[in-house]
Amino acid sequence: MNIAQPTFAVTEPILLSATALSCVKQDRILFEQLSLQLKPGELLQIKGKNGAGKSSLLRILAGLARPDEGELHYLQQPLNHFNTDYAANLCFIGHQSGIHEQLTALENLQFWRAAADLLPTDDFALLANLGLAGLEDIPCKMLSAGQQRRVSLARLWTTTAQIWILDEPFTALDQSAIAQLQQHFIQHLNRGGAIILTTHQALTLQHPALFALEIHYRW
Ligand SMILES: Nc1ncnc2c1ncn2[C@@H]1O[C@H](COP(=O)(O)OP(=O)(O)OP(=O)(O)O)[C@@H](O)[C@H]1O
Repeated sequence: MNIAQPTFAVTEPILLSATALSCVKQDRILFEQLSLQLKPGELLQIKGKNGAGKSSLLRILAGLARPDEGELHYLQQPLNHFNTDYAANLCFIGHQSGIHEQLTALENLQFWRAAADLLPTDDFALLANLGLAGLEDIPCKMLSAGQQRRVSLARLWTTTAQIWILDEPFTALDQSAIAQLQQHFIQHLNRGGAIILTTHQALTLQHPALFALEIHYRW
């Protein structure tokens, strides 16, 4: 797949930092005093058991939820309010696939392109590369779970965002799609991109800047 992907400036040493975050849900402290940093070229895997608070943390890091305590900074600027620069440089794909099931795969791509700064691509070629040849024009509700996930992840081949925050991106994918996605992660990291993700599967990609942070389940 030949899409001219952006190369990111790596002059800023720290893209995103979180300091002393805490999150409480249903009177349970999911985490507290949690701090992290994300630099260009790094992949940070958030680990933890079911219910530990991984998705809650990702939503906070993506600016979709507020921490109960703590601070976030993007390029050393506090993220107290909605920040258009951060939003433009972020691709968040949540646990749900985020696709419109009534729309076709092509229409979903067109919708995302209208809503965000996506690279111009040959969408037929992109979808074919993701194993969706012949399925471009049918409503996504007719696709399998793995095919829907592939449509959702197509954004990662067209986004110009440097920071990717991905909640369980491998869910429902078969082994070849997982390998393809991990290869794409490596290319993104090598261009100066950065990734935070959760997965219950072992990451098999080889890269020198892989880090992990575990949230320990608390009662
Ligand atoms: N909006 C909400 N309101 C109330 N409780 C919530 C809300 N969202 C999450 N929780 C609770 O917070 C806890 C952590 O949920 P979260 O989805 O962050 O866990 P997780 O580590 O991502 O789990 P999993 O591995 O199963 O996806 C759970 O006990 C959940 O019930």
